[in-house]
Amino acid sequence: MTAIRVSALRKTYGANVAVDDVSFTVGAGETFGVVGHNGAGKTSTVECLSGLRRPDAGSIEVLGLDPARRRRALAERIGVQLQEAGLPDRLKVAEALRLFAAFYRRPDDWRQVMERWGLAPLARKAYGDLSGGQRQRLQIALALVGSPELVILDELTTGLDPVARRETWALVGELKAAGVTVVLVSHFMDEAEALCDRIAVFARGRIISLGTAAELMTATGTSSLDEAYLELVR
Ligand SMILES: Nc1ncnc2c1ncn2[C@@H]1O[C@H](COP(=O)(O)OP(=O)(O)OP(=O)(O)O)[C@@H](O)[C@H]1O
Repeated sequence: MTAIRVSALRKTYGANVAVDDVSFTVGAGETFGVVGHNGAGKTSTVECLSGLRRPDAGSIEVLGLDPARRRRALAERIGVQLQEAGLPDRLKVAEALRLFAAFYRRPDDWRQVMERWGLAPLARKAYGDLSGGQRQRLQIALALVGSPELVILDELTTGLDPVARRETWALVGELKAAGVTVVLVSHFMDEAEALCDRIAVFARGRIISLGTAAELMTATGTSSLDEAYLELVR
C-alpha cells in the first residue's frame, strides 16, 4: 500500500524555484527520511504534503487524498510537526494538548500523550515560558495527539539535548512498530540512518539520490551516511 505519491512536484516563490520536478512514493508504515542542505526544498515539499502550501505543478496524493483540495479531511488523519509552529505564549501545555485532541475524531488520551513525552511536570506552564527543547517536545506531542495514520516531523530533534534526542528516537520507533507512516525531515545523518527505511537527498529543489542508507553508501563507495551525504551534495 502506498501512503504518499508525489509526481513532478514544483513549488515556486516568485522567481525562486524551491522544488523542481520532485517525485517519490512512501509505503504505508514506512519511515521516509528527507535530508538536504538549508534551502534545498525539504520544508516546501512537506508543506505541500500537508496541504499548507499549494504546488505550482505536479500531483500529490496522501492517504489517497489531494492535500490541496482535501486539506480538512486529511488533517483528521495526519499529524504535522513543523519548524517554528507558533502557539500563543499564554497557552498552557495541558490546554494545548486538550485543544489539539479536540480537533480529531479519534484522538489519543491527551493526558497519556503528555506523560509519554515527559510533559506532565510542565502541564501548567505557559508555552511562552518553555525552553526550546520543551517547546519542541510539545510540538511533537501535538502532532501525535490525534492518533494519526501518518506523521510529518520537520527537524524532529533540533534543539533537544542528547538524552531527549535518544528518547525521541525510541518513540519514533514505537510509531513505526504501530504501523504509522513517518516522514522525517532531518539534518542529522545518524538520525536518518537509525530511523529511516529509505532516505531522499534533496539539493537545489531536486532529489539527487533516494534509497536505503546502505544503498546510498554503496552508490558513493562510502562507509557512513555522513560521508555518503557529503559525497552526494559535493
Ligand atoms: N515563504 C517563502 N517565501 C519565499 N521564499 C521561500 C519561502 N519559503 C521558502 N522559500 C525559499 O525556497 C527555498 C527552499 O526553502 P525550504 O524552506 O523549502 O528549504 P529547506 O530544505 O527546508 O531548508 P532548511 O533546511 O533551511 O529548513 C529557499 O531558497 C527558500 O529561501
